[in-house]
Formats: sequence, C-alpha cells, structure tokens
Amino acid sequence: MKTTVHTLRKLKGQRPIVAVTAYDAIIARFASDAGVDIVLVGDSVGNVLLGFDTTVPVTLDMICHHTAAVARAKPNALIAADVPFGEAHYDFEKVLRACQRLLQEAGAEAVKIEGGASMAPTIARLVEAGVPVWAHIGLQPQQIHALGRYKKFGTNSAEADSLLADAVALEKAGAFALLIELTDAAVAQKISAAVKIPVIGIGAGPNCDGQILVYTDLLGLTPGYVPAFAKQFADAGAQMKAGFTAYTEAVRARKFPE
Ligand SMILES: Nc1nc(=O)c2c([nH]1)NC[C@@H]1CN(c3ccc(C(=O)N[C@@H](CCC(=O)O)C(=O)O)cc3)CN21
Ligand SMILES: CC(C)C(=O)C(=O)O
Ligand SMILES: [Mg+2]
Repeated sequence: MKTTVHTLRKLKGQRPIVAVTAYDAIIARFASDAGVDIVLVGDSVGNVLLGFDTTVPVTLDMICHHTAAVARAKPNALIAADVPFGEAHYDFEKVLRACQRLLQEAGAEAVKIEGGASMAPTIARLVEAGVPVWAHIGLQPQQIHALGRYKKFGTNSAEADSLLADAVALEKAGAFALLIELTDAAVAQKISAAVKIPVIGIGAGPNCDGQILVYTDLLGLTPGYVPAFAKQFADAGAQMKAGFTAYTEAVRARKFPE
C-alpha cells in the first residue's frame, strides 16, 4: 500500500516509522520492497555518492535528477526530497519554485527543509500551497561552514529549550513530521512526546517516533567517514568487491565467457 503523509501521521503511537535515504531506482526498489516507510533523496548524495566533502555543493538540479530516478521505481514508500543549501533562504517565490520542481517535475511527494522556528513562516506558506514539509532540526548539515564541525545539539538547557520551541513552532506551521538530527536522546524523547506529528530521529536516541539512516551507512557501502550513531546491518561493500574480483579473475583466466 502506498505510504502518504496521512498514513505516516497515523503511525505515531502505533509503531516506529522506518526511513532511509535512496538516490536511484535500484535502491528505492530494494528499500520499498523491504517495507521501509519513507525514502529520502537526501543531499547526503553529495558526500556519499558524488565525491563531495559536505552536502553544501549539492544543487536543486542534482536533487531533481536523483528524485526522478527514485520516482521511476514507483516505491510504496513515501518519496521525500531535501531542499538543497540556500534554496529556502531567498524569498517565498524561490523556495516555492524549488518545491514545485521537486513535486511537479521530479516526482517527490514531500520535501525536507533544514531550519528551526525562523523557517516556520515559510513552511506555513508552502503547506498552504500543498507542499508537504518535513522540518529538519538539531544538527543541520547545510550549516557546516557556519558551525565549523558537526556537533551534538540539546546538550545544555538553553539549547534543549530552543529545540523544543523549534519543534512546537514547526508543528504549528503545518509540518507533517519532524526530523531531529544528532541531539541529546532525552531532549528528542521530550520533543516526540510534546508534538502530535511524527518525530524521526538520526543520532537522537531510541525514543523518537521513527528512525532514519543513510542507506550506504547501514549497508556498509559508505566510502568515507561514517557517523558513530549509524549501525551497519549488512556488508554489501564486501560482497560487491568479491563480485568484481571474481569477474576480473574469471576474465583474466579465460573462464568467462565460456
Ligand atoms: N554517510 C553519511 N551519513 C550521515 O548520516 C550523514 C551524511 N553522510 N552526510 C550528511 C549528514 C551529516 N551527518 C553527520 C556527519 C558527521 C557527524 C559526526 O561527526 N558525528 C560525531 C559526533 C559529534 C558530536 O557528538 O559532537 C560522531 O562521532 O558520530 C554526525 C552526522 C549526518 N548525515
Ligand atoms: C541524514 C539525513 C537526515 C539527510 O538529511 C540526508 O541524508 O541528506
Ligand atoms: Mg540532508
């Protein structure tokens, strides 16, 4: 059955929501067939697949390209797409046009936007236009150059209070869900209890309404640094390397083709 923002909202309090990133049709199919609820075309495509160091160089064109590939798999999982660096910060027309491309041209069914309470007015207007918005708080990787490093949020009471205020403001703005990244687990739990919309965590402890991981981290395929919170559930990297080695040896030994 097709997952929608409506069916996701109803899962809160019923069972944990499962989300992963996907950047192409093959992975979207595997993830969706496994029963994943949401496939996110994350701007992490930049550092995990495209060889960039951060998510900052990822453009709207790139996200549209990867989202269209995911959409061609026709997954049952909801297709969400990241709004890339900068796009949500010009004016309303620019961010609406970005979301219009993602939904109309690429086939996304929801967008994810990094930002706290200050993003709430923009999100309220997008929701009014029919754009389902997943609001992303806590660590916002698009802020890396401003932050200097990836750091945990909500570790003191001022930060914890401001995260809770962000969550409440974004729920009020009409976000269909929250994503909370790299935050103190107790704060993530408190936020999950305080809002009616689902809270999906990454590096935010076990007491959220769902979890998300970058698929290459959980399959053992990430080429570079893997965050400590990610758990590896399979070693697809080792299997792929073994497959390439077997092929190389078979060709060199004239055993393939037979
Ligand atoms: N492969 C990959 N996995 C991800 O989860 C991911 C990306 N890339 N790229 C986009 C963002 C960036 N993310 C990151 C990147 C670094 C840390 C990190 O340095 N974490 C430290 C803890 C830092 C602290 O506690 O202050 C760690 O050891 O996990 C966390 C999340 C999450 N996202
Ligand atoms: C890490 C997740 C939440 C993300 O935003 C991405 O993959 O880009
Ligand atoms: Mg992202």
